[in-house]
Order: sequence, then structure tokens, then C-alpha cells
Amino acid sequence: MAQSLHSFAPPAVAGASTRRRQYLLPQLRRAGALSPAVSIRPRSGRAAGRISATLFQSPDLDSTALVQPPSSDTGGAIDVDSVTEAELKENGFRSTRRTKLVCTIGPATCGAEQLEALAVGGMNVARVNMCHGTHEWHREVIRQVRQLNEEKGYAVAVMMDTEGSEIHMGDLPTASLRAEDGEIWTFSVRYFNSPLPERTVNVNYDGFAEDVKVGDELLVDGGMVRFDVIEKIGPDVKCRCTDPGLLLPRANLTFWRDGSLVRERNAMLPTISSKDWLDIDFGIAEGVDFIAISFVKSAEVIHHLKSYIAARSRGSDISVIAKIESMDSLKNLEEIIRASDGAMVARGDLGAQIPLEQVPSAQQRIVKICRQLNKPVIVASQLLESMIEYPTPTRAEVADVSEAVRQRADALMLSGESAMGQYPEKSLAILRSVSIRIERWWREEKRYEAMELPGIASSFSDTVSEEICNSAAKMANNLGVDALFVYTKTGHMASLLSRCRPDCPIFAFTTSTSVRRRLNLQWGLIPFRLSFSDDMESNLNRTISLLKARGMIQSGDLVIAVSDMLQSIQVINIP
Ligand SMILES: Nc1ncnc2c1ncn2[C@@H]1O[C@H](COP(=O)(O)OP(=O)(O)OP(=O)(O)O)[C@@H](O)[C@H]1O
Ligand SMILES: CC(=O)C(=O)O
Ligand SMILES: [K+]
Ligand SMILES: [Mg+2]
Repeated sequence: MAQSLHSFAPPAVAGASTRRRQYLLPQLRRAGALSPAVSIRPRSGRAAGRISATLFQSPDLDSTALVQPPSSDTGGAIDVDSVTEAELKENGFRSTRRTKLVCTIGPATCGAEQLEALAVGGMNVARVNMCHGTHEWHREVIRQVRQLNEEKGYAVAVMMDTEGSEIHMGDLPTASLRAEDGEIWTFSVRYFNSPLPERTVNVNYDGFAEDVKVGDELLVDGGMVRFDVIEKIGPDVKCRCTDPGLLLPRANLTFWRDGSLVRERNAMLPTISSKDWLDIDFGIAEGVDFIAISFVKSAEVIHHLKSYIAARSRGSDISVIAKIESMDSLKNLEEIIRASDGAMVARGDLGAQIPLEQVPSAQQRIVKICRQLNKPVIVASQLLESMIEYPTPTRAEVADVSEAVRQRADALMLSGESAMGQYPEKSLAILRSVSIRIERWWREEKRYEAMELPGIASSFSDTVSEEICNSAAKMANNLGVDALFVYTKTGHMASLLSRCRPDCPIFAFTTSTSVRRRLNLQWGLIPFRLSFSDDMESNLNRTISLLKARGMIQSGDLVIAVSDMLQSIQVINIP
């Protein structure tokens, strides 16, 4: 029997069903030379060009043969996020933040001024949660972010997070309701025409009243508030509050029996509901950069969605992020991450599905697998939960943020802290300062972790890229260079460098604004948009003069450059 969820949203349009044909994704193949070449530029006088340290270079890749007319739309321009530019100028390369920051946008931050304050404060990605708000509301947020990017030179990417078909409460008559110890509340699947009776909340899952049993424990938001089920009356389930607390609109519900999570027919619910498909169509139409899929159970759903996106939005490169927040997703973790473009450790719901004490090790495992498979990973939920109400974090929260940074997660995420909290900007500032401090401590202590980075390439050309990036990152550490430069059309080489988590920042030059925004989620990357040719010599000369003119690099800086056109490693002393 098909299970159904009430979406508490306009009814799904007929035809937008979940049954879609599966298409095979054309494998992205990077064109490029296969021959690795290592060349070293003299520490002074760049005009001397590439000198004889070339290890191996095929004759047709001779630098003179590579000169090509620059692409037409070049201008002389180089685009970089204005916040990063200011940071580079002020503090120099080394002090830039490597950990990326995602902010959930909600009522506290949806205005233009607040969005700009977050952009200035270092928000790399704005997340909108489709659990809340209307398409009009989300469209307006996305439009404002894009406008800020265009007018003020930020490069904030947009992530849409699907609702997913898990069981949750409906909307509430007020922003929150407080349940007190011993109170009797009704959880109902009934449709109420008029305002909800007192101490009553809706449940979105039709099978709820049938599935729960008297004696079950009902957890709101993974245990923030708890109830015992005491009686079932048709569509109504009467519960006694045992752990008091605040009920928030659409809070997640789980029920437990004899110490384990109950997964009755709700386990059959689709990962992507019909409402989610409508939201995904909306996200594609609005050109979001990332779509995060809630409650992923298997790799199949990711393949399915990726082929759908490829068919619906030719040439677009929306990344699909798998949210790891269920037992099934942990069971199929590696294949899910392989299929996705990135993952989120969604600790809120994860902590409601597995015992809380298992969440830290799950986090560590997810972060590690993502790093090995070269997928960006976001650590999310409750990082600074107390800052929803208070202007300073608890010591324990700072320790939690530090641990995620120390694990070298690509990104940290604010949820309620930025969506509806009292101190969104302060919360972001805490993430920023803790990230910078821990990153620096790590470098000072030279705590190079001995993480094995397995080969992930599927072709010889990719293997060459991987070897080049691994070597370049190692050279960068050993030589103490100031920055790595990578010229990359698809962003792949940039992510391979990021995977190595080198000591210095990585300047990633890419020709497209969408690749540039996507790279914003990855550890240590400073994405620039720049039109470049296949002639690395002229690319480098042009980049160096553009960056020098803008005060982002200085004479005497030492840089290592790699590219996915000419597979080489160059050591450059900025003249
Ligand atoms: N667009 C919005 N409109 C109103 N409130 C919002 C909105 N987005 C977030 N919120 C509020 O902020 C809180 C935290 O937001 P967030 O999106 O991170 O929820 P979450 O429960 O962590 O995520 P998920 O629902 O994906 O598990 C929500 O519980 C909600 O109260
Ligand atoms: C972010 C999210 O979905 C969670 O923590 O559950
Ligand atoms: K969600
Ligand atoms: Mg969740």
C-alpha cells in the first residue's frame, strides 16, 4: 500500500509524479594533455619563462605550440568574491579561512540588509529549507542573493534543501508552543478546518495513528521534547509529556518502542515525495547551485535525481548533496557518497535515528569517506544551538565546532541560529573565528594527518591529474609556498587539490560563474572567475599582473601552479 504524507502545501500538480525515466549521465571527460611536465621558473625574472626542469613533455605541448587566441569574452577581468579580496589584501594569503560556511536563511535573515550582513560576515552558501515557506518566499530570497552577488561582487551560492518524506508536525498557530511536564497533548492526522484545538498538533503521515502503539515513546526533534503514547482514539493519539520543551512548526517526529526506533510502513515512504519533485523543479528553474536531498536511503535515488536534473537542465551543473540523517543512509554510506556530489552530516535527524552517543563517530566516518572519495562534506545542526537565544556560545559548542574544523570538514552549517535566532551575524562570526583559529593551530603544530588518499580516477588522464595534485600539494607544504594556483574548467583539479588539505590557500581559476559558485563549498578554495586560454604561459602572466594590480599578491610571493589543460606543475616566484 502506498503511504502518503500531507505536505501542508498546495496540492501537487498532476503529472509531477515521482516516476521518471532514468537517463544515463554522460560522463564528463576532461580534455587535456596526458603528459605531465614539471617546470620551474626562476625565482626572479619571469620573462625567462619555463626552464629546463621539465621532466617529460610531449613535443606537441611545447609552449610555443600552445599559444592560442584568448577566448572572446575575456576583457581583462578577474572576478573574486569581494569579501575574500578584502581579506586577502588585509591579512595576506595565509590567514584566509579554509573552512566554508553555510547559513540557513529564514525569517531572521531574509531581508536584503541581513543577507548582505551574512555575505560580508563570510557566508559562502545560503541554504533555503523547503520544509518551510512558500515558493514565492524562497524565490525572493534566491533573487536577493543573486542581486547582491551581481551588484556587490559576492559569490554566495544557493542550496535548496528538500523536505523529504519523514514524519513531522504541521504548522502551529504561533511561532512555537510550550509543552509542560505531565500535560496531555493530542497528535492528530485529522484535517482541521478551523484553528487547532488547544494542545493539539497535526501529524503529516496518514498511517501515524495506526502505526503507533500505546506505550511507545514519541520524540520531537530527536528528543528535544518527549511524550508517552497513552491512548489512541481514531485519528487522534493522546500523549503525556515526559520531557518538557518547545514545539516548533514542522518539527520532526519519531517513535520508539522497547528502546528502538519504530520503522513500520513509514519505511516505505519515498525519499523524494511528489512535493519534493515540485520543489526540485522550482530549484532547477531558479538555477540553484546545490540541491540537498533529505533522508537519502540508497544511491539509487541520487542516480535517479541526477539523471532527472541532467535531462531537465541541459548544461547546468547543479550539485546533488546527500543528507546523511537516517540508519539506512549509514548502512549504504559509501555507495551513496560515491553517487552524490557531496554530503551533509545532518546531525539533527541523525541524532533522532541513532543513539546520540553514536553521532560523533558517525560524523567522523562520514567526513573521512567524503574526503577519500573527494566529495565536499558539510557538518550541520546544533553547532551553536544556544545562540538562537544567547549572544555567546557555550564552551561545549565551541569545542564541537573546533572538532568539525579539526576533522577538516569542508563546511559548517548554521540552522536555526541564522534562520530564526536572535544573533545570526554573531553566530557566523563565531564559526569564522573558531575556524581560523583551529586551522592556524593545526598548521603551526604541523599536524599533517596520515590520511591515506586512495586513487579515485577512472581513466589514465584522471590518474595523471590526481598524481599532479597530490604532488603539487606536497611540494607546496615542503616549500612553504604562499598559494597554489589551479586553472580548471570543470573544477575537478581544484577539488583534487582541496582534498589534499594543503597548508596554503588554493586560488581556483575557472571560466564559468556557476563552477566558481560551486567551488565555494570546498575546503581551502578561493574561486576566481577568469577567462583563460590553453596557453598556460600567458594565463599565468595575465593572472599575476591582474592579481598584483588588485593587491592580492605581491612581488616575492611563491606560488605553485597546475592546470587541467597542460598537466604540469610550475613553481613561480612572483616578480
Ligand atoms: N523559511 C523558513 N521560514 C520559517 N522558519 C524557518 C525557515 N527556515 C528555517 N526556519 C526555522 O529555523 C529552524 C531551523 O531550520 P532548519 O532548516 O535548519 O531546520 P532543521 O530541522 O535543522 O532542518 P531539516 O528540516 O532539514 O531537518 C526551523 O525549525 C524553523 O523553525
Ligand atoms: C540539517 C538537517 O536536516 C538535520 O540536521 O536533520
Ligand atoms: K529539509
Ligand atoms: Mg533533517
